[in-house]
Amino acid sequence: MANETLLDKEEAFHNNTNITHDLSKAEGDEPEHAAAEEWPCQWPEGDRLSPDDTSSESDSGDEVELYMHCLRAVHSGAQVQKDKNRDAGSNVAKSPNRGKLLSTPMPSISESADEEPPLGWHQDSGEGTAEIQTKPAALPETSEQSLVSTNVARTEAHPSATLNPGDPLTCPSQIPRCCPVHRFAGLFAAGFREATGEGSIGGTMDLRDNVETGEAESHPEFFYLPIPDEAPCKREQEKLSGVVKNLHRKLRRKYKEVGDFDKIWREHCEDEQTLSEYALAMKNLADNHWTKKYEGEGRIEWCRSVCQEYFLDGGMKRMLEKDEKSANLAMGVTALPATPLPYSAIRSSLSQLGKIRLLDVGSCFNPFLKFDEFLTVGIDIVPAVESVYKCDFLNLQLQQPLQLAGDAVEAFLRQLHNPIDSLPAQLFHVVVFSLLLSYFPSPYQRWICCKKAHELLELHGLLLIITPDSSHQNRHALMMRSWRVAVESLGFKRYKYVKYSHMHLIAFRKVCLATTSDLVSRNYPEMLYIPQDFNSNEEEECADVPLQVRSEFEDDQLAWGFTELPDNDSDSGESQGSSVPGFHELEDPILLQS
Ligand SMILES: C[S@@+](CC[C@H](N)C(=O)[O-])C[C@H]1O[C@@H](n2cnc3c(N)ncnc32)[C@H](O)[C@@H]1O
Repeated sequence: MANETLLDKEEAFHNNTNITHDLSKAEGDEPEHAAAEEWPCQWPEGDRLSPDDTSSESDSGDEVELYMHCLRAVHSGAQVQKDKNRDAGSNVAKSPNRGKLLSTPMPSISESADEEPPLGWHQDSGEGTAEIQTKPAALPETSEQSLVSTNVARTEAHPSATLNPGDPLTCPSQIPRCCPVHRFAGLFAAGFREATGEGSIGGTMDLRDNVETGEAESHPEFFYLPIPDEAPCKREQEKLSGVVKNLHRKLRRKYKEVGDFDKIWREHCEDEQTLSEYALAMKNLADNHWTKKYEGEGRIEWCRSVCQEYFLDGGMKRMLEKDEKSANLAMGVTALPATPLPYSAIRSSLSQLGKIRLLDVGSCFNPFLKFDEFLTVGIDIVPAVESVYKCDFLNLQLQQPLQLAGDAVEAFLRQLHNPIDSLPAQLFHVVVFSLLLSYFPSPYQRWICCKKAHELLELHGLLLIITPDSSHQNRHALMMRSWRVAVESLGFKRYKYVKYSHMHLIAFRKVCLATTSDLVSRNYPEMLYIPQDFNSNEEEECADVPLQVRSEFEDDQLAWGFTELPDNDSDSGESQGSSVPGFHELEDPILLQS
């Protein structure tokens, strides 16, 4: 297929579309502040299952305040020794043997370094047991080698080149509860101790001993401080999220300044140091911060369940029957045709399916690899693990479809070579964009990705898009509508949509074999936009500064001020999407068409 550069295409796109930023106004009297990067640094926090969560910019100020208060108390009223022991106190307070304090000098962390981490380390036990990791080098057994850590070691490109040496890219080994054992602990633990003052604790005590002794009386200088022990971990998480967000911001800023996306992208892909840090941070977030506390809202699990339902539990069959019915109704035919449904034509190919062929774009750490039902091809510009292929999806070349039986296609996929520059069209049953599209600084690149996904999918295949957004589900209803219109215009139909507290998850099925890329001719520039597209550089700079945001109540008031548009054409009937449009939508011919 023709190999136009992105620049050529983008120019055509912009010439045709004459991008305006009016949509920033269309968000319904948004407060005058930058749309903060919708990056879920707070995802795993507590119970956030409510779709009505408006907490994108709340950052647990009370907790931080409490923590700072405690720190001030320590430094003003206590000796350094007390300071060193404050976590001991807080851990004791959580242990079954509350109230007991240590009586013996503590061995250093390094002294106990060859002990195994306690069983059940990964469990967040809430209260009761506060388990202490004593062996930072103890890593979870996974089949994956971390490419990033390998790269860092090989090139000695310590992330401190751009992160401060004390930056806690990983949990400090002493910080329990929310931090499971992790592979990069050794690399940064020292820096973290330096930054947080934890090092001295580690050097003088073994916190596990706290619960064994009962000599508080002999150490009258010890006292308890109610320091939330997740605070350091939270700080670390924010730090990691910061690495991710900063890269996105940098790309957006450059795009606004330079305009030439091809050039920016080339330079971006050559900046291996920054990209490795990003991949490391993403993997660390996923391994150590999101996985355990994120139950019920797992994006990967959602993708898996949608695929199972669609391919294995009759979802596709139902959709095709529904299509058939609608087509008949449209033609004025009331009875079902005697001819076999289209589904039966593809049933055989499904039963021979073997595995569901899944392309995970921007895979980073290959989260789908562990599921047996998938033959996963993970691709990324900077793989964080060895099993992910290096590939720039934006510049991936598409070839003619393979004319092979299912098992031969599987064989083909099993022997792909690194890096991947091209792939045959119609190769996959599923394409996943999990947190990918918001990486790009303009709707155009997002649209290119969706178009490529359409070409790479078999007919009736699924495109799964997950995009971060921590706000109330109605807040960006217009935005999601624009995404739907854009993606459907390529030859998809929405299959499922759900808003989790920190992201939108949408499944589209490919309903036309040909890719009908008429976005440009429709002269519709704002499709696939995200709120940050409209930030000025100055706004980007202060996007993390908490500013007054519209309350949920105000959101609702605003939403109800608008007339509802019906949103009843969802295939599955399971859409939880908003039917409350912003006023812009009421004026928008294309959105109205949809
Ligand atoms: C936010 S991470 C998402 C990682 C993972 N999918 C998840 O859900 O946690 C976005 C990933 O997309 C990758 N990426 C960005 N642009 C890409 C491109 N053009 N081709 C392939 N991967 C890309 C980045 O390197 C990064 O690993």
